[in-house]
Amino acid sequence: MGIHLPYFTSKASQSNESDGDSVVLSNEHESPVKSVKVTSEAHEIQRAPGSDEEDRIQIKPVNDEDDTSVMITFNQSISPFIIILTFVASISGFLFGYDTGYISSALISIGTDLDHKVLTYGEKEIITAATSLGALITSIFAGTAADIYGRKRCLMGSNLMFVIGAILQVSAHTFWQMAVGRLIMGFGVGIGSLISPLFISEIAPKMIRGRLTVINSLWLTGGQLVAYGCGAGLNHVNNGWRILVGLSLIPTAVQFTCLCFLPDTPRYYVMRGDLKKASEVLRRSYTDTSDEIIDRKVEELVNLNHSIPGKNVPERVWNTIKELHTVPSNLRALVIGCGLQAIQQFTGWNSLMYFSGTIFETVGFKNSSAVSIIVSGTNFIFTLVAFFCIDKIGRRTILLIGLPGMTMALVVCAIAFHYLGISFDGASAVVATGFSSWGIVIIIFIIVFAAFYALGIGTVPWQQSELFPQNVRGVGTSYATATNWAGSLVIASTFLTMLQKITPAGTFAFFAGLSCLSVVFCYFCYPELSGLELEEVQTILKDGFNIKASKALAKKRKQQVARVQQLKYEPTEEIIEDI
Ligand SMILES: O[C@H]1[C@H](O)[C@@H](O)[C@H](O)[C@@H](O)[C@H]1O
Repeated sequence: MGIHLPYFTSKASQSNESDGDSVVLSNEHESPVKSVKVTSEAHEIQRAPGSDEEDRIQIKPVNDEDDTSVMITFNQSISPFIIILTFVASISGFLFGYDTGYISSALISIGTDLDHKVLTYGEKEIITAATSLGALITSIFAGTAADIYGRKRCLMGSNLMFVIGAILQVSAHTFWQMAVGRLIMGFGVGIGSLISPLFISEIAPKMIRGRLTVINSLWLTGGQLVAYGCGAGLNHVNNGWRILVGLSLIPTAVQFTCLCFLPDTPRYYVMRGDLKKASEVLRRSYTDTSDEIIDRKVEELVNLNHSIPGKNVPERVWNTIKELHTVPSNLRALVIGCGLQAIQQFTGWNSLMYFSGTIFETVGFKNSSAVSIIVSGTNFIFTLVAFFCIDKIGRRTILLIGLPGMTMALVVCAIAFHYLGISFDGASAVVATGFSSWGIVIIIFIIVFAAFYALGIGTVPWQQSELFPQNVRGVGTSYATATNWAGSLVIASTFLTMLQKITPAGTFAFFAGLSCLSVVFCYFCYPELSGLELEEVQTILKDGFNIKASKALAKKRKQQVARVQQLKYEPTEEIIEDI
């Protein structure tokens, strides 16, 4: 017997997003208020034969913004307004990528431009790590600042820091001015790395929210690729590195200018009590939606806004932090969120991002920047692959493919470095054997490493928001983002020293060891979250990591999605009469 879908006529639209992967059935031509959300229980419901309720789909109660947003987001084509907002916000992703990416080539081409001498490895590390340090500092506060001053203003503040940081660097003739410039630029990067995905998730329709998060990662890796491309192009230009830094001012200026004309997110306006503005933005975002639905949405946002008690902002922040640590499912979410971000950084990818120019030069390549382009291009392409796989194959599965692949590639690199025989002479490395086939092996396996990294651990941790319920999401993701930057900082400030102290072979073997341990962590602690409702994620994490149960549930959800997809072609007149 076919399933009768109340309010369902001709078309089922399906959402399979990272933030819950719920299935939404909607009527293209009816008012959205009549739409229903199909849940797992919908298919498990016990029905009395012959009952009126037979085969009716249960409508799940709404208790989370992502669920409530179903009320107004399905049935909507994406409006140009949402596209513009997403585009403008993700410029921060691009800047994150560009600013962390250009340093690799800049370190090579700076030569003796600072203090009239070649930079030592220690100085290179400080210049590189300054951005990560700046980003770490601001990412800790950015979540709270966004609640107080607004997402838009925070992004504009980050633009200001990008400008100050870039000007200081472009005009730098001393090592310290360069380092301070990088630090201030890092302040901007930290804010952008947290706010941009947050902004996007708050304005995006539910059905494309998960994918839009990966799009931010695509901009990020794209920004790194562009930085490498420009770096290679400017390699032999006198003071080319200054132009490279100066170019970052273009996207910053574009973002700042656009933000002057754009609003903040509806959620922020609700937090500020400006309900008129909130509904205005919603109306512009969902042009097909009736005023009644917009009002209901605003009402829902108001209710959610009161979910954490507290008379003022500091009290509410404190209560949120308490809730994050004392509720077991939140704590597990925190372990996973921070754990994945730590793995992303401590398996060493960014040492390649920041120092690949130096590494490839060490191995004996003349145009090392060009080789770096291939590495960051691989990162970009495989982020695109992740975009298509993340919901279909599942986050856990791609992680458990990616991490062992990375381990294998790192082991091969360690062996190759061992046979290459590098010794260090002051600030530069000397290859005992000259350029040899071991150098080629290293480059090939660094590319393999990049592919496995981007497919899994490079992308999945940024899906962090799905781990946390709405009330602790801001602070939870702030912790996770800060972990990311702390890891980045440690890697940026120790990598070259590690190369010198424990040799490149030892360094890569060390990363391989951590990568291997990460497989164990993910195997035992990271449940499969694809296709799960947000509340289901909380249920899964309630009394353990429940890997088995999550896998079974994810499988079931996939089957249900497939069934609903089939229904797309099965609406009958009988169903239409039901409405
Ligand atoms: O997800 C991103 C991406 O993988 C970048 O390539 C990397 O440089 C960042 O640190 C990371 O957060």
